[in-house]
Amino acid sequence: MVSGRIVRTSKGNECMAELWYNIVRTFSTFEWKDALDILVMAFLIYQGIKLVRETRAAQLVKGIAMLLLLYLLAQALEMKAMQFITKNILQIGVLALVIVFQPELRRALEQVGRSRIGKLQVFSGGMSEQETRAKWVKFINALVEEASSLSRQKIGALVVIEQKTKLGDIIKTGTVVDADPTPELIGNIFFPNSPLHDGAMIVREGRLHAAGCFLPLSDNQEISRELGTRHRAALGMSEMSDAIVVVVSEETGFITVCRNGKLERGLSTARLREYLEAELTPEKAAAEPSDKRFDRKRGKKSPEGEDTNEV
Ligand SMILES: Nc1ncnc2c1ncn2[C@@H]1O[C@H](COP(=O)(O)OP(=O)(O)OP(=O)(O)O)[C@@H](O)[C@H]1O
Repeated sequence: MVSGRIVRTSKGNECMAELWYNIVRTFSTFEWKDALDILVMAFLIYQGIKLVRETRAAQLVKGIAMLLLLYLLAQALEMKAMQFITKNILQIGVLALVIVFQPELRRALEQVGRSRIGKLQVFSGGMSEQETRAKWVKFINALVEEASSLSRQKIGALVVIEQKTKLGDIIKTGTVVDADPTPELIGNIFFPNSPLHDGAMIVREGRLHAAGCFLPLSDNQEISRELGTRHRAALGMSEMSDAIVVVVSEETGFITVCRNGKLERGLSTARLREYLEAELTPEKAAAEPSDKRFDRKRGKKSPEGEDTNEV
């Protein structure tokens, strides 16, 4: 009895010694690269969890975690059939995950592309900053003038302003016009029964690049029921990319702006101008007094005293 206890105690001491030995050995060979490795992994896991939590993938991840638990349990209890089934489901599951969550993965990769790396000149074309700004100023003037006219006449319009996410797939669904922006041309395109009035206009680098394009519809259940497919398409486009989408309602004449899956309704033309200048020519907007600029996040009153409604 006594000798048995002694054997167990000495075994326990051996284990502790081995554990200490391993800890000391690990830390004695620990380099800055290992710290970097841990930091990068922690960041990636954190981003992964954040991404999953904000999407419909959350439920699926819970399902996979349960399967994994079942697999580990089957392994511990040496249940051969259960091990075989759970292992195979998990292997196929990874492939299924990539297919089912292709839009989410694509969006995540696009977000990476929109970061600082994506801003490199190699990827963003060769135009000088001044040229770019001049093009955008011309476009803003044309769009604001025509949006005001379309709004008064209650003629529907849907304008997608391409940003860093390239919209080649969407452009393919319409007709390339690649024209200088003028109020007359914008009005002509959206004039009822004109050949290109149905669908969206795509603006690329300040030019009217394409018209009659088909946009993906949003499946957001929370947006107001009074909004039809034009607004749903605008919202869908802003969920799928970083584009700014401007809508003029045929029914009410209201001007709406969509960005990042958010919709702001009832913009005055002055506010539309401020919005576009702040987004497309930020240097110009920054030079203006701050009280004149439109605080989009808090929906401050415009100089005319109108409110915006965020949906
Ligand atoms: N997926 C889409 N892509 C591009 N344009 C679309 C799409 N769906 C609808 N549209 C445009 O919206 C028009 C129909 O608008 P509808 O009246 O259903 O929407 P709405 O949001 O109520 O807009 P409005 O307030 O202008 O009436 C179509 O004629 C077409 O031009």
